[in-house]
Amino acid sequence: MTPYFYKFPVLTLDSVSMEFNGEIILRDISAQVLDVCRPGMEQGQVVGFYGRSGLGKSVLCRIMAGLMTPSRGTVLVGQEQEAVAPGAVGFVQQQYPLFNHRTLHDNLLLAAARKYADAAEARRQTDSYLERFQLTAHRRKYPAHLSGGQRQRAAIAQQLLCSDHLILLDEPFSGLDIAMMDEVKKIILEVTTMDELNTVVIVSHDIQTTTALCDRLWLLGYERDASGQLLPGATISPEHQYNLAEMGLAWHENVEAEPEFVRFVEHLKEEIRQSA
Ligand SMILES: Nc1ncnc2c1ncn2[C@@H]1O[C@H](COP(=O)(O)OP(=O)(O)OP(=O)(O)O)[C@@H](O)[C@H]1O
Repeated sequence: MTPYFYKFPVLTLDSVSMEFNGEIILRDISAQVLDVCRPGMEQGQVVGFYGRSGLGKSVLCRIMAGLMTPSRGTVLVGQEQEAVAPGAVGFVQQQYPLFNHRTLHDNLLLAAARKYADAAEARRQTDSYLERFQLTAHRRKYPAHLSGGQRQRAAIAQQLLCSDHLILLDEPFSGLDIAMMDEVKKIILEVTTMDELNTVVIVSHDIQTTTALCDRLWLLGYERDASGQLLPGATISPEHQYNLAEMGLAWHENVEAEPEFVRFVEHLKEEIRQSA
């Protein structure tokens, strides 16, 4: 196992709760993502939040992206640990927000121009990301003419071009076939190798794929009170925070086929069944 140590927090959820009209959706969620340092390697990390369908994952994503204010609690981002503001986190939503009347190239250039004041640099970065994500051949196409995988790659490139290091993916694997899934996994891993500070946060209900890619994993679920009654609002119990890097299960070639990984995913599924 590659040795590693943690340096500073890059994302902190501090007692985040969310209610809509008195209905508690999220309850007292705390989690902290630390920048991980592997000596001799320029590598960021992937962390995951798992939650069953309808449990509040998209709401949590919008809160982490600064697009929704929680009823209680705070989200802090970056090395400075500032309160999150819209645009501080690259957010790839389930409905990728590409502009349909602009070509793929122009969509990416628009994103780059938000981060790079120098127009020539914005163009250079756009071309570099098109190349890196194997989209150069499709640069003149409009979003409607791209395949699902190409749109996914474009949406990730777009968010990387305009944001700093932290990128949040809401259900990145839903509706993808096996080949496309492999492609998206490859891109996620590639993003983490671009810069040591790059952190990809996956929020998903695909437990197997999320676990295979992550260094850290948090399970969202419901807790019971002393009498066995389910408490309202999804939360993260202390026993549902996993350091996969420490367990030797951080992503490596064929991790999904290893008996320890298979046993661990079975354990997670059992935990999930019990917290619903
Ligand atoms: N603006 C809102 N007003 C009221 N209720 C809302 C609002 N947004 C979300 N909800 C409710 O919060 C709950 C969680 O919704 P959310 O979309 O976050 O679930 P999810 O876990 O992302 O589901 P899925 O995996 O099926 O996409 C749902 O019951 C939803 O109706």
